[in-house]
Amino acid sequence: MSAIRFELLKVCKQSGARLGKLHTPHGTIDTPIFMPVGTQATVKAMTPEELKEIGAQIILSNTYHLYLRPGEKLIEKAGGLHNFMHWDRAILTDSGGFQVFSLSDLRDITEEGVTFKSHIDGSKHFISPEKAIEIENALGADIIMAFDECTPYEADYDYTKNSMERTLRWAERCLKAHRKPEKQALFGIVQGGMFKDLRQESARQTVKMDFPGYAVGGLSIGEPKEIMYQVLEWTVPLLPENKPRYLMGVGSPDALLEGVIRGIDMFDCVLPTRIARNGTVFTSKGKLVVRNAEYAEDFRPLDDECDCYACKNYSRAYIRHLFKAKEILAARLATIHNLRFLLRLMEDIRRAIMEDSLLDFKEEFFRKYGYTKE
Ligand SMILES: COC(=O)c1ccc(CCNc2nc3cc4nc(N)[nH]c(=O)c4cc3[nH]2)cc1
Ligand SMILES: [Zn+2]
Repeated sequence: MSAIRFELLKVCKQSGARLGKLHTPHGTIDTPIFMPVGTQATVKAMTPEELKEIGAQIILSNTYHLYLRPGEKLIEKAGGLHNFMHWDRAILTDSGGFQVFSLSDLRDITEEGVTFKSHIDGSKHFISPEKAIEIENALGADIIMAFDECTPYEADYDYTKNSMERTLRWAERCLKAHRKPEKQALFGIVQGGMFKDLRQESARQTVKMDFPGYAVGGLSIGEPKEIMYQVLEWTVPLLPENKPRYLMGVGSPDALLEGVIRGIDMFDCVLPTRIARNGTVFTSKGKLVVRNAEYAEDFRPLDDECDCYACKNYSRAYIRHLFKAKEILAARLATIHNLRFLLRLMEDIRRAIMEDSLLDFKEEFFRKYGYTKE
């Protein structure tokens, strides 16, 4: 009995896109879905009520960060991550594999696990696959990720092969260490770098371990988008049709559409929330840097097609003023808007799949957004 149940409702006739429902202990998720990132048990600048208001059904949090601060034991004492952060919908935690490599001064990686220095205070730590699962079990997320090595983009074939094979051995160890499979669904992560044979070997071996869902890792790490799409075309067809597929770290409008077309059901990325805090927002006609002078007297909403709180009540001129004045409300309004933009895009994508018109939707979206010239 798994913690989640994936209902495949429809496969698009025009592409490999799928419409689904992912049932979790904290509610049902309509797929394809975008997951806002709440690394330190908060989606920066958003309250849980505001996240519900814009339609968020699941958010992501990070094992690496919460282990370092405030510690998984404290969160366990609070009754788990849902109670601690006052979020009663679904949560997915990443295992720390990626964050250790991208954030800390990595000291060593061995068969046993990784030794690293905290990016917060330089203290020395060791995380093994077993330790990562123990932390994720304590946090209590509905979906937890296996502990893996996100192989660097520039790694050569031999390094990538060894890294991928170690990630497979770590996946077995995660399965053995997982204490609550009936409450928390453990997803396997496919690696293999940019090499077709390694990607397909990783997919086949990971699927043999029979996880309730599968992530495609080792992407969105600096490779050209065309290579990311190629890796998806090699890998996704080897994943079981009746299980969710999760592309880690992807969240730009074009990549979401291209990923859905290639059979991906779940996405996450810090992009929309991070660029919002720097004053860049998505609009149906492309990105807009609202702090630019050209918007000083522009009294239109950020995006006249958007239904979010920021677009219903404020102008570009006002939000630009807030950024120039370094007001906290600037980050809040831009974040509400960017997350609502992506969640609305996923709603439109789900509707297009339902109507077998996803490729037409993509062409129209890309034309308006400016991805394709007139
Ligand atoms: C303004 O935009 C930004 O700051 C920004 C930052 C990072 C990303 C990319 C994030 N990419 C990414 N996240 C990832 C997380 C992962 N986790 C695990 N366990 N294994 C992986 O193999 C893995 C790969 C990833 N690739 C995209 C955008
Ligand atoms: Zn808006």
